Amino acid sequence: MSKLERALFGAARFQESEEYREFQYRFLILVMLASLFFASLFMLSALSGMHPLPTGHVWVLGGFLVSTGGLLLVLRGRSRLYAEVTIAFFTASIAMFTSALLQVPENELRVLWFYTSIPSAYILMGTRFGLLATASLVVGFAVINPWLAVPYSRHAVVSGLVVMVFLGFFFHVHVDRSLAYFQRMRDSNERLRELSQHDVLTGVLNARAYYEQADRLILASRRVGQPCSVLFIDLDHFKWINDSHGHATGDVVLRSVAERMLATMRRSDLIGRIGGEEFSVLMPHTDVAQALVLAEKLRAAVEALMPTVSGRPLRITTSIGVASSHEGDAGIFDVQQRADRAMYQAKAQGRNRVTVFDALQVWAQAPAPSA
Ligand SMILES: Nc1nc2c(ncn2[C@@H]2O[C@H](COP(=O)(O)OP(=O)(O)OP(=O)(O)O)[C@@H](O)[C@H]2O)c(=O)[nH]1
Repeated sequence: MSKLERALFGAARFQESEEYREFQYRFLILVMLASLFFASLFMLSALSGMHPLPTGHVWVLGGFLVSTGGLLLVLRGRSRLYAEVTIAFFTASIAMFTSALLQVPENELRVLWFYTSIPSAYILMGTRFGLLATASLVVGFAVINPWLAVPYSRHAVVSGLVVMVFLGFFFHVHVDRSLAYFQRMRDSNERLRELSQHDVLTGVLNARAYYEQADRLILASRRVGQPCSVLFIDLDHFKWINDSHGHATGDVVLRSVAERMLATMRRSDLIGRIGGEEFSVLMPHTDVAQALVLAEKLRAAVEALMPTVSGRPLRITTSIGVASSHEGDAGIFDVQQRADRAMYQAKAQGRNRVTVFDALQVWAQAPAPSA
């Protein structure tokens, strides 16, 4: 955001999916600034005697300047008050236009101010509010005209009302289409984002999305002094399943294993497919003892799956390595590396089991530091 943008629009933040709302927010600020500018010019020229106005209307102009300035200050940076501010600004504008209609009869074209409200109502608040505003202006103008000091002729009123209806119709169609287009764009962006983050075969997170989200969760847990645990899950003898039953069966097995694991874990846990038959699970706020319990639950759930393959139940087993986060970990890769080593220990010890990363054992295997 440039300095000028920050000065104009404050520090309001919008999500990518709120692009249209951001446009409305900025448009409202610009309309308010333009209104303040022109109302100030009218006020200055009235006060300096260049363009005298009735005192009653000068007071209304002053009220409009103060209320619009106040609303602008309220809105900048507080985008959540957008609807309230828009309605208040709209009401202040209509009050000022009505005052001009009633108190400044020498300006025959003052009725044009009402026409500016129709596009604003549609653009700032959408089609329902636009329709309501157009209908109110049409009825309001027809009702108020006979009460004016110098009423508009019947021809002028009919032309004025027809133009209001046309203006409302054009903006209704345009804003309705634009909003539908934005909605479609938002939905398709959402779908693309989903596709780019998920593994096509199993539907769980793909490796990139998993590592990104896991890193964020690990950092968040560290900030509140909580441990995280990671399970490295590898299907046993998966090559044999592919070789004996075909790749398509292997795919079905991978899908049902992922589905079963998802159904077994907590919703706050994260699962990703990080390799062909490898999954990683991140459990926030979970120490190693709690992680062991879930790992054992997952191992047993997959073993109990027993999908029917070629008319027979097929036993699928997994080897799971467990590790917890440490103070010095830079992110998910450090924890996962330890879980990976634990998983290899599970494989070495006969598969279909859960093994916790044992630092002492790993140190024992490492070459002794030279004296
Ligand atoms: N059907 C299917 N197979 C896959 C997919 N991705 C990887 N694989 C297969 O997974 C198998 C992994 O085999 P290995 O790494 O030898 O491991 P394993 O046979 O499970 O043996 P252990 O891990 O030692 O128990 C390979 O045959 C890969 O072709 C996939 O998306 N679908």
